[in-house]
Amino acid sequence: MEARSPWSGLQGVVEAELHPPVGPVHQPEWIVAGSKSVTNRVFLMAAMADGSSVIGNALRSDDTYWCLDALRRLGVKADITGEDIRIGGTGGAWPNRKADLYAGAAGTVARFLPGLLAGDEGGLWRMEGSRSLRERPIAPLVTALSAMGAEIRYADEEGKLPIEIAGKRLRGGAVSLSGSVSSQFLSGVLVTSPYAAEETEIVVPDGIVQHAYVRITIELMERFEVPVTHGDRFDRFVVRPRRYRGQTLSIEADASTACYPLAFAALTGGYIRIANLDPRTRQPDIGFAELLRRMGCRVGLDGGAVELWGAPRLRGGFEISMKEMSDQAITLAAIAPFADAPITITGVAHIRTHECDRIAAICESLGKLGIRVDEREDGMTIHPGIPSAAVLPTYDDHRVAMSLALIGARVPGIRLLDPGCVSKTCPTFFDDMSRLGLQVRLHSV
Ligand SMILES: O=C(O)C1=C[C@@H](OP(=O)(O)O)[C@@H](O)[C@H](O)C1
Ligand SMILES: C=C(OP(=O)(O)O)C(=O)O
Repeated sequence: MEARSPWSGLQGVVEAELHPPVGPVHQPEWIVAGSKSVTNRVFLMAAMADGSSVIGNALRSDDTYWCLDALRRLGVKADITGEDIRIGGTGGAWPNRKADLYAGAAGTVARFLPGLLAGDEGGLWRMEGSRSLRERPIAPLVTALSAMGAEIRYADEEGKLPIEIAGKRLRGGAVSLSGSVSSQFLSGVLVTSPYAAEETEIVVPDGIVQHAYVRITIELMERFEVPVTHGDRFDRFVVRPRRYRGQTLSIEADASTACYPLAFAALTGGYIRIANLDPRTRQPDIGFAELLRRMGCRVGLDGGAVELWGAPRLRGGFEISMKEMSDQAITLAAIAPFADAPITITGVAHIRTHECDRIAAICESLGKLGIRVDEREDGMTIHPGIPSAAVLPTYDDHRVAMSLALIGARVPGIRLLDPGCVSKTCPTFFDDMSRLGLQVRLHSV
């Protein structure tokens, strides 16, 4: 609740009651909003840049609201005119030298912004987050930034937000950083590195949970005219001193959000075309379309769009590591009961430190629906079954809510508590799903 913003919807709604569509879904054209991950990276690089940026198709959700809010508190000019957002670059010197910042529940703000503050000599900032964000780890980032010369103090609990940052020109130099808990720590060090006094060499000794997000960081840095050198194995990165330059660009569609309508069509045996999602996107969750193909759906990935024809019965009987597209691990878990054989998900221990402990949350929820699930440290096995109606908490986690809503495509009477948490990345989720045919009844206090 603390992380809801003026861009969230469903104020006062305590429950969403869901019933299956009357017939199969036939949605010839579906447009998905801009990517959260790209929007927040672009906002931050634009704010650091020399010169202004004009950004089209930016996502408007809680995560991106709190990113812009933090930038405005830092004195950045961000004007919204129609579809575009114009951000005045600061050249890396924040106009407000002292400020209290709030990241909402956004990992992309909490992990990317601290480095950009830490390097600005003489500033004094405090960053706080929502209750769920305060539970999430931040120590690997703080340790790496400290190795570059940053002065960051935990204001409350060691390793967690809130933090206090005393700006000091960062040295750069050699930094070693773990990528096994979150790729965002590495992205957070990369984005700040060009503003260090010397070259920064970042070594990741233990692998990165979701490589693709680091690639997105690097490609956007390059779009803002800062080159990054790295090896094929993504274990060493070198960034030379340089400054971002303002750009005019349009944010690509959010592949993670697109997975819910795709899964919905898969479950209802319908057809959907996500008209603005380019299958060549770097976002890892595009891989979910391939996964649905493996489960028996027909998938088209041509012509700059993603098409899907649902299967009469989804195929299970496989084990899959969801490490590289772990935001969709619980989407897969939610549709897995409708497959013809068990599905085993591995490689996602790190999602226990996302917006909630997602493995525990989905296992508990499926259990309440009467589905047999074997929980393991790094994943779970979901057995086929017919879920029964139930009242389900959503753990203040947008993806738990959106994944569980999919079960409503097949089971009458699923009741989701606090459905408004979807606004972290997709405030229009329930309107969108009802346009697909899901029957949604919203209940207020
Ligand atoms: O960098 C990013 O934009 C993201 C990285 C991933 O986080 P982790 O690397 O922490 O798993 C992903 O789950 C999150 O939704 C967005
Ligand atoms: C893990 C997620 O978000 P965040 O950017 O807060 O890490 C997510 O969107 O699933």
